[in-house]
Amino acid sequence: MAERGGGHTEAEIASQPDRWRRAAATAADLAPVLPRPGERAAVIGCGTSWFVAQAYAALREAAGQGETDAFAASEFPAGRRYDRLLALSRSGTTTEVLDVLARVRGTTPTVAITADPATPVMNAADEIVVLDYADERSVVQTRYATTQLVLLRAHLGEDVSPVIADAERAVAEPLPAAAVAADQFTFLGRGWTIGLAHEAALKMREAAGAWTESYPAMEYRHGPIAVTGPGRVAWMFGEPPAGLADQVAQVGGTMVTTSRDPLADLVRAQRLAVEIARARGDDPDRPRNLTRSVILDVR
Ligand SMILES: O=P(O)(O)OC[C@H]1O[C@](O)(CO)[C@@H](O)[C@@H]1O
Repeated sequence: MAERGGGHTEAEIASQPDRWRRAAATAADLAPVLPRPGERAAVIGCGTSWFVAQAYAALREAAGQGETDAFAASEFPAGRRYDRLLALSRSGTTTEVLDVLARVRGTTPTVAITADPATPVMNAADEIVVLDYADERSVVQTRYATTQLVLLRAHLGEDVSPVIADAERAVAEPLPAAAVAADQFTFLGRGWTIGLAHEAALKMREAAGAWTESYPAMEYRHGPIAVTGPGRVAWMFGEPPAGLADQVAQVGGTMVTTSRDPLADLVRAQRLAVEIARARGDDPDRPRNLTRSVILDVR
């Protein structure tokens, strides 16, 4: 029988609880290099790494650890001053991230988290955290991105053991049948889970070429609900705002929710991306028009 594509992506998704455990065990050692309580911090990244930055920024502020702004690296504002800049880049080669690090060198202390210690980011940031044990063969990021976020959550003082227990279930349980059959997906979040919603939507686009959208949940009623209807899904990371599930039902759509930790729920969305890609005859290990990182010659 021919082997189905997506084997690397699938295995990396399934390995997340194990990598999250490793990350949680090292978080305390990294306290001296990651943003410290009270500092005003900026976090930059591109694509998936930008969405992880958004989630971490919202969590850090909510934890009372200091004002934290997340930027797509290309949009980092020239005039702002921060106590520390955290750069996220699995590959360590993304042009816009390296450009920002070069620009702030000597004026802002920087730290980068990366998967690959043999890349330019190693010399571009003042401090480095290497998560090589979470690196991936897949072009699309799954376990690297989530492991990084578990590390950051643990660094903020959160007990992540329930999150890992939820992920153990999320890698094994059946996917929501309505989502597997759907032809459009709108991912929603609030606070730190907005970054997860954007990441889920990106994953479905990258791996499966699917039509996805993503919004802060309270914005969904301000227009985006217009695309929801029969055969379409609104997927909420975390507790949905009051009345939203009823409104989705009224337009004929299906609302997907869970009481589990929203990061564990992202694991389900990653699995859905693999499932949908295969159903469409695509190989999630070989996504269309996507490379491991974007290295620009012209800018
Ligand atoms: O984290 P890195 O290596 O800087 O790369 C970000 C890249 O990752 C991706 O999510 C694809 O792997 C792209 O969105 C983006 O180009």
